[in-house]
Amino acid sequence: MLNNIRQIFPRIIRPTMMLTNIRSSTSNADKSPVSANVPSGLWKLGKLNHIAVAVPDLDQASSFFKNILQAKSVSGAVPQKEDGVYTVFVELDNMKIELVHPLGDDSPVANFLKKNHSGGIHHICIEVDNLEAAIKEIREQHIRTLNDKIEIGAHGKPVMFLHPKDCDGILIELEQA
Ligand SMILES: C[C@@H](C(=O)O)C(=O)SCCNC(=O)CCNC(=O)[C@H](O)C(C)(C)COP(=O)(O)OP(=O)(O)OC[C@H]1O[C@@H](n2cnc3c(N)ncnc32)[C@H](O)[C@@H]1OP(=O)(O)O
Repeated sequence: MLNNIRQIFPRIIRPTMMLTNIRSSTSNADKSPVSANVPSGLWKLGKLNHIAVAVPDLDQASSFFKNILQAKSVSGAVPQKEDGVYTVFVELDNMKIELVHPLGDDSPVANFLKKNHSGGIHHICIEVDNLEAAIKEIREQHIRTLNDKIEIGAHGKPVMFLHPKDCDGILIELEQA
């Protein structure tokens, strides 16, 4: 008789314990730093605008996207003096790939290529609907921005870079949509 009760008991209590676990994990999730840091509604993250790839040879990289991957549109190289880079835009249906190559010795991309000789993904650019509000709130979360003031990026729009060491190893450019 007692053995029968022991065998039945776990089947009775397990669903209750599971419910308790779900409830407690839900309430823990509500208090997690992730949900606590959800933006308060003054700004919203938008589309991925471009992925920038640092390349040691712009002609070779342009030719790869044009002739091998057959991208519909590959621009010519444009010097972006203030950013210290040449850019080539590869247009895809939903976004751009931006090939970047150092312009000048103190280019931030030159430093990157010294460490990554074959090149590699340099940054991603995401649009926001209110860049000023985004930066204010992001700084309050102790994420470092890489300029004191908002600057104008390669598309003629206001941009701000966030430090890769504060963003899971990704250099993030936020661009006003
Ligand atoms: C046209 C325009 C546009 O799209 O609008 C552009 O493309 S402008 C594209 C060029 N402009 C920019 O990149 C502007 C923002 N970038 C910067 O301010 C700089 O490049 C930093 C990201 C702060 C890196 O500075 P710097 O090269 O002097 O320092 P560093 O080499 O000691 O790097 C410090 C640490 O960050 C890491 N690190 C450096 N660059 C990185 C990157 N692109 N992605 C991920 N991590 C990166 C390094 O490996 C190192 O980690 P360890 O300490 O673990 O080794």
